Amino acid sequence: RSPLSALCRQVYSGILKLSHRKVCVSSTHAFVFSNCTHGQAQSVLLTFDLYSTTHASSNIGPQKGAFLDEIVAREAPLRVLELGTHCGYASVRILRLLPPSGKLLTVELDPLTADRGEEIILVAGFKNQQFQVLTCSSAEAISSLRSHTGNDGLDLVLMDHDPELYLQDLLALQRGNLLSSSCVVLINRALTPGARDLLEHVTARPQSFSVGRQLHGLMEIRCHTGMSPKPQN
Ligand SMILES: C[S@@+](CC[C@H](N)C(=O)[O-])C[C@H]1O[C@@H](n2cnc3c(N)ncnc32)[C@H](O)[C@@H]1O
Repeated sequence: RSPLSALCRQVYSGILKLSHRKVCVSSTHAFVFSNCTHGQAQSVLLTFDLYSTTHASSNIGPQKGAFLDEIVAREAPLRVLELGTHCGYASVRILRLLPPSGKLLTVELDPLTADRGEEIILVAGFKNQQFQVLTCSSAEAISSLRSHTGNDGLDLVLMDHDPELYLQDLLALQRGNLLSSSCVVLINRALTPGARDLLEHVTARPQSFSVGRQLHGLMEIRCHTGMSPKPQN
């Protein structure tokens, strides 16, 4: 493809994005639902990515998605919490890389969005034993989390809801003793002013947290304050 045609495509896609500025859950859902191959997680993700070339989108997208994939593959987490399901893009990315006994709990405040997100996760081929969508605020979900996880701590948390709530939700997870030893917390939009409290909190406590890599505002933080490891048989 010539540089001129690549430039034209970029300008065209920019104009389309501007004309569809508002993120629309229903239209994202309808596009993915009718254009992907049902039962194939990879096709669902590619269809989301295709949609976001011409429309505004709230999901983490393919670049940060690949960073998330790397962390999920490396950690092989058994219990994952996502705060902010939206249409299910990151949920599908996570679920396709979980170990067979892994489970994702994903939390969405808005009931319509939660329904749409859940439908997309099912369309991608995942079963209700592998995930649960909790339709409530992050604070409510954290306060009832023990009833979903039992004694298992969370191995990975993706915070992608409201940066202003990241610190209070992290503290609530710690108070509830809900994090496994060496849990990884990924925060999206880490460089926005809303996330500043959380960053100040973790960087001031190097004995409790290690700040890892960051890509386009998706930042990895390892918490050393979780439950002690289970005894090995
Ligand atoms: C940026 S989108 C999440 C994108 C999703 N993680 C992905 O990459 O596919 C943020 C979502 O968080 C939800 N949200 C905002 N505040 C919330 C809260 N306090 N508790 C739970 N969900 C919340 C919004 O309704 C929205 O759907």
